[in-house]
Amino acid sequence: MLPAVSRSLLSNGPTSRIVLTSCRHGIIGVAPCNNSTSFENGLQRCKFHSVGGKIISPSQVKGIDHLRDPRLNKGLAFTLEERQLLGIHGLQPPRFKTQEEQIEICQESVRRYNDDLNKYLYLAELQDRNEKLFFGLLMENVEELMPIVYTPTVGLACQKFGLIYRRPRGLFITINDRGHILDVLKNWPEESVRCVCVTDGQRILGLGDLGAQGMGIPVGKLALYTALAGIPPYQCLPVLLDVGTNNENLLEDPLYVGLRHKRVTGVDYDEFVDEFMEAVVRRYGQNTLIQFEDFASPNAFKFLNKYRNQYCTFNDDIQGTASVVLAGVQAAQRVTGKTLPQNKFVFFGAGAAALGIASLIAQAMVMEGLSLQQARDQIWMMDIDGLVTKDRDPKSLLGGLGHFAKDKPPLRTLIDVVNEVKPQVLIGASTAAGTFTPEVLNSMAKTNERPIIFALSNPTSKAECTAEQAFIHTQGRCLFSSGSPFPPVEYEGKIYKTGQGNNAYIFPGVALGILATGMYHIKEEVFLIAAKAVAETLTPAELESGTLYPPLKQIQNVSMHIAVKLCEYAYEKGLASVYPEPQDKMAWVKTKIFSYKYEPSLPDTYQWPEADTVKPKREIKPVTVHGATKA
Ligand SMILES: O=C([O-])CC(=O)C(=O)O
Ligand SMILES: [Mg+2]
Repeated sequence: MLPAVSRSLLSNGPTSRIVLTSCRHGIIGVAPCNNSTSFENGLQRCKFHSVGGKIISPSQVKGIDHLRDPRLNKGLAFTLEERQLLGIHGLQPPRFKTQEEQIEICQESVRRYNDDLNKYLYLAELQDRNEKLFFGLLMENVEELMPIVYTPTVGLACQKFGLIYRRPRGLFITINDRGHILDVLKNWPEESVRCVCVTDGQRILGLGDLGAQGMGIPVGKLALYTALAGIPPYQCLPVLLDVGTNNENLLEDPLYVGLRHKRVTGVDYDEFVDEFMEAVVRRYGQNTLIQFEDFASPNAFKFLNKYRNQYCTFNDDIQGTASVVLAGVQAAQRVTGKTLPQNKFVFFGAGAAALGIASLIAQAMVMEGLSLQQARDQIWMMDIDGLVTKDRDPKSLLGGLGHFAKDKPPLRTLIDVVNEVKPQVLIGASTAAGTFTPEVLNSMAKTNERPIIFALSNPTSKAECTAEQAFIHTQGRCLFSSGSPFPPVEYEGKIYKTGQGNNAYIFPGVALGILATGMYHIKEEVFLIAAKAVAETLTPAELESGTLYPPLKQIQNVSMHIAVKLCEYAYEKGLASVYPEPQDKMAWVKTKIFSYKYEPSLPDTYQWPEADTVKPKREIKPVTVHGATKA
């Protein structure tokens, strides 16, 4: 029979701890715990008893914590030996379940909810309870669950954030923390953060200013870092910079959880973000990756230009979205047979995403032989005031929009522009739902055998048209893709699958490649390489089914492929800081990957005592605990 071993941890005052180890043969060890780490605030914490990073010694954690801590918890997958040795025997029902069985139960549980927000809450609760099970479930069911933890449901979760907020999953740094942001960062319990995703909540998807409620976005993005690229969760830190909100409804909403004043802007705001960037590298190192997400366009461009050569940073909405659209366009070229410069592009919407896409496409055209001006001439931009033309006030043309301005009379409506330009590619990044009207789609179909349509605005409710509308009004001939997922469309007896032109195809793989090489800065080429990597993973059969992107169940392979391509690039260009150069890049990237599979909770070296070799009960000195004496 197995010895019923239990461990208990007794506190002997605020700064020292005693580990008392006992089994049915008596107490076999008492030791003061000296593994303390000094913290600047004067507190001391034992590093074995806090769970963080790669857990060095889970067997030293107090029994019940193996169930309470989401890093350690395996639920009913703890073996009998583990339950007994860890001191959790009896705390759970006696059945054992494998992780595979648990994943099946979770699938069934999540499917019981009809409401997507309830599914979101179930998954958030699972992540808080059992991290490996959460990621196992997500990684094995990307197609079904990505729309829950990410776009579009995450948008709803942000809107309802004040109602559904349960537990912290990221850092809130407010404008009031100016001067001591580093101290706030030090409160984050992880020492080995490698990636930060930060938002100030001003442009959450296409939903506008959600202030502090935007936290759902970096949380969702970083869940995909792990689920789609295997970046360990403890290396990821979501951050919300709270400088207030201009959303009147939120300012009056009693459930709002952020600072209740208008956004701080100008020098104060800029210095606040500067201090944040500086604090991140001081806390976590110079090549910590900082992903900017869902900032309002002017700030998105400003910070990208300001920080790109100073920090390891990129803007996902500008660069990630650009890369995924370029990938889709390159895939479409395989169908239309046209080279990139043979396409004319009309953009509906001229914010950060649209401008990022236009600039990257222009760059890709230059690589195919056009001059920069010739490339820009192929691209027509529209904003709320109509076609962007040269007679506009240059000060109103932010972020390089002026480069695409045309020497034409102003055209107000999209249908007029489409009729005039006769583009091969129509790209919506406007957050104006339904603006790709039947008339616009018909016009695209009239001048193109295979019109290419991107309805990129998120979430689904903001898409410029649905997949169904796109197929119906182009008689099933379009190559369609959207930022939020749409179900397959049946048109005249044929089923068309539509791809999700979402930056989720790009940012996880880019992040993995950056971590694997230790690049200090992220050049624009990274996004050209990532686009090519995505486009080339699409098989002819997938392309035939109507989609421009590999299926979501392949997305983890896509991320690996991007990371390997970035490794090749970084070493060839001398941008990597991790040496020696790994010869087998794929094998190297794989060493960075988090496994959601449970690991044994006991050290490999544990030896069961033979009955006749069990040590006799030792005499021990009494220990004082909270004034009482215990032996
Ligand atoms: O989050 C997404 O699904 C894509 C994105 O970056 C955005 O819409 O801002
Ligand atoms: Mg975004």
